[in-house]
Amino acid sequence: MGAAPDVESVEGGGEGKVKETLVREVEGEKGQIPLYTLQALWDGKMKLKDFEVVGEEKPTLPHNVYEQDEALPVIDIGALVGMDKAAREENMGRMLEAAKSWGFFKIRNHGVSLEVVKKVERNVKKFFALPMDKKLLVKATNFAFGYVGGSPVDWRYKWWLEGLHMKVKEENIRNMVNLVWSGDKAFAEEFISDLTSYFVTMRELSRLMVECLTEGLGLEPDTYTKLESKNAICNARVNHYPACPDPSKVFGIPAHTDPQMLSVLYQDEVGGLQVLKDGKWIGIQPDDSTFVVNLGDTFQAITNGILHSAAHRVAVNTTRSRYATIYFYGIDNVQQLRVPPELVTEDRPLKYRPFTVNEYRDYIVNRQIPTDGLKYLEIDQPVVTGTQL
Ligand SMILES: O=C(O)CCC(=O)C(=O)O
Ligand SMILES: [Fe+2]
Repeated sequence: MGAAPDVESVEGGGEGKVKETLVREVEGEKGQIPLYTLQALWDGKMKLKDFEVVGEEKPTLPHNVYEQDEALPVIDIGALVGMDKAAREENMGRMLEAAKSWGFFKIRNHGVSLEVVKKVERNVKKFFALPMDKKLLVKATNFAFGYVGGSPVDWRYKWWLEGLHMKVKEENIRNMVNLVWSGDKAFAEEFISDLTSYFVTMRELSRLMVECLTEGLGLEPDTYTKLESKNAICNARVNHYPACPDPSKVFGIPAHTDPQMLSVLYQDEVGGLQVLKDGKWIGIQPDDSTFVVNLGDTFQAITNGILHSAAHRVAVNTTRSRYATIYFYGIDNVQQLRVPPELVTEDRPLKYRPFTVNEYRDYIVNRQIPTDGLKYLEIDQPVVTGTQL
């Protein structure tokens, strides 16, 4: 979901200061240690039963049942920057259609080699395989940047995952990795450099897709990307979903929408990611040659609901751990964002009020990442022009 509050706990100030801050945060300044679900399970403080989802919201689709009647559109991203005008138009058109109807699509021909993707994944696996005391060196307080061993235990839904939330800034990644691998500087350096360059590429791909989608809506391509700034919450998350004894009652991550503009995801071959399309859950087939892309709530809101931020979730399984690496592309989080007047018409009155990403993110984290977070931004009486904004 990538909705971590913006804390500076793992940034800047040199290793000594960072360590001191982190240790203080892990121990809790007021003696409060945030407890996360999987960590609590491993500590014997929670049981499998506590994770069970009952009633209508139970998992309905096994992790390895994929797109059957309808396949997720696959976009040739290379064509968007290629010289072949017809291919560009065709792929732009299909991407826009997918962004409106599914809120999800896959991209191929993206220029990132499988070798690079798999190397990042291997290193991520090494992180999750570390003893808990090492991972806790970068533990996130309040669902903030750092290691999270699940969802906070007092949330209604108990997530069966552990994750590492990262702010995509080299010094942030550097501080975290150096703390965890203080005894292996060579590995730490390699990990930092692989991860940093991977995320730089993800950011470029994201920007390209956002600009093409914006152009497809008839706006200047940089209408939204020019709102990238140092306050942008471009961040990333790597998730590990351990095998689970009862996947029929437990979710890796329950249904939610992502708050940012756009997410780019690589999932390993295990399967489990499912998207809600026209009221039906559809499993997304893992596929090494593509990334999965989905639009977030910010993009839906600032396109007046033309583009769609789809609910998605992850199913777990009894035998295999699953890993996913996700980059969240965001724009400025302190500026007021508004729907451009060109997207407001008589047929499509203004639906969302001006908002800041920070305000929205705080709201949804406080609501435990719901699927209907965007209702918070809806205006009571849709209006026909954007002039009152
Ligand atoms: O692990 C996945 O495939 C999806 C995770 C996800 O939706 C998220 O972290 O926001
Ligand atoms: Fe998500």
